[in-house]
Amino acid sequence: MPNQRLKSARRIVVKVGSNVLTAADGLNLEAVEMLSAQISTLVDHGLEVLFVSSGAMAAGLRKMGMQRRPEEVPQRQALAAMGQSSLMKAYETAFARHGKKVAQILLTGEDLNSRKRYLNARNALNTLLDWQVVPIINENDTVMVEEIKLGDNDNLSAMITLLMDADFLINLTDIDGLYDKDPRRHPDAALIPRVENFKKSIERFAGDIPGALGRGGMLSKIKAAKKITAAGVPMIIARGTQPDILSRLFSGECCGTYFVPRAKRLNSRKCWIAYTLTPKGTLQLDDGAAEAVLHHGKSLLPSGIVAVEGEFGVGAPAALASREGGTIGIGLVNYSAKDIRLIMGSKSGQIKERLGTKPYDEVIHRDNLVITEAC
Ligand SMILES: Nc1ncnc2c1ncn2[C@@H]1O[C@H](COP(=O)(O)OP(=O)(O)O)[C@@H](O)[C@H]1O
Ligand SMILES: N[C@@H](CCC(=O)OP(=O)(O)O)C(=O)O
Repeated sequence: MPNQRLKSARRIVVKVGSNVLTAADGLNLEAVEMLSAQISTLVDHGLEVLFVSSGAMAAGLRKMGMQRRPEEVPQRQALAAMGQSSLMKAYETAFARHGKKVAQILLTGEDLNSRKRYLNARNALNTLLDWQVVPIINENDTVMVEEIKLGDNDNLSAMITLLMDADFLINLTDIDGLYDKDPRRHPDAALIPRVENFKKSIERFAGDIPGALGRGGMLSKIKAAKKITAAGVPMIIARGTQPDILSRLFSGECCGTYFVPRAKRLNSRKCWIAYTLTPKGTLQLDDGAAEAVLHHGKSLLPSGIVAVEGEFGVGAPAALASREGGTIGIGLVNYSAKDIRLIMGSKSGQIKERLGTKPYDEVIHRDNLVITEAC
């Protein structure tokens, strides 16, 4: 039961989307008040809460008197920069009423891809939690260009959950949860209360078009749930505009869609490899190698590799693909793409012959390899 998991949680992530935070005439201060009060109550009960809040662009739009999100990226960035300060000011005031201090954390994909910056962010966040300060996290929209963007705050909240070893992710949006089809287009859509044994087919339920101010839509929430549950952490999608939604979730009174986690929890380094890093290329495996890594927990040896796609250096993340073409995992390589092409198909004993040196037997050691096929 989700409320049992919530009751035993020590640290949680709460994400709130733009739609919840937007009123016709600007930032929805009532929602800001409501969320700040509810999160403060949880902190007073001894829970550590990391808060991922959208709403910067929405707040900026209203400040400029614009009706809809502009298409041009620099304009969006400018709006987010304007709105982020209003958003933080509103939270600071609202949390202060409950005796809580807040901190602003703005992150990019690059920050989480670099192990060093990732660990720096974790240390800072842990310190804030020790001090009982509420970290309010958003994507750093001002520098958001394709190569470094996280995509949306659904994804960011999933990454924060894994980065911080949180026990639960609550995703608050403007709808009761996941429906079996897009309720905006299908009035007969039915709410799905529980998703167990995550299947890719549930992605078909979701429209990928977000609300007027959101970025990811329901599809990005499902993708976040997939990452989280594969790493062994539960997630709930619920309507953030309901009064007392957080305490109602904790008491089991409601509601939303509960994504049941896989039984085994991945350690945080493996989560980082699997769900934070972006693969720089792909290693195509033969059937024997796919079987060995998938079902027997083995390292990947050069003999089982039949093709290499992409160019990457030593230590880079590479996806593993089976003969059927599907991605089955991801790992950090001990050899560059160029060297793997020279040694693929050969026995470990032949590596020195081919490269003149043999620092490792394995192309990817099992400690640096995560199977994602089941997700
Ligand atoms: N299958 C579905 N179930 C629920 N909502 C859906 C579905 N498909 C599309 N949606 C839409 O997704 C919206 C929520 O996504 P989004 O606008 O990105 O919210 P947020 O701003 O909270 O992140 C809902 O308002 C809903 O209209
Ligand atoms: N960083 C953006 C939010 C982007 C985003 O993911 O929005 P949403 O889909 O509403 O959670 C902002 O603060 O406006």
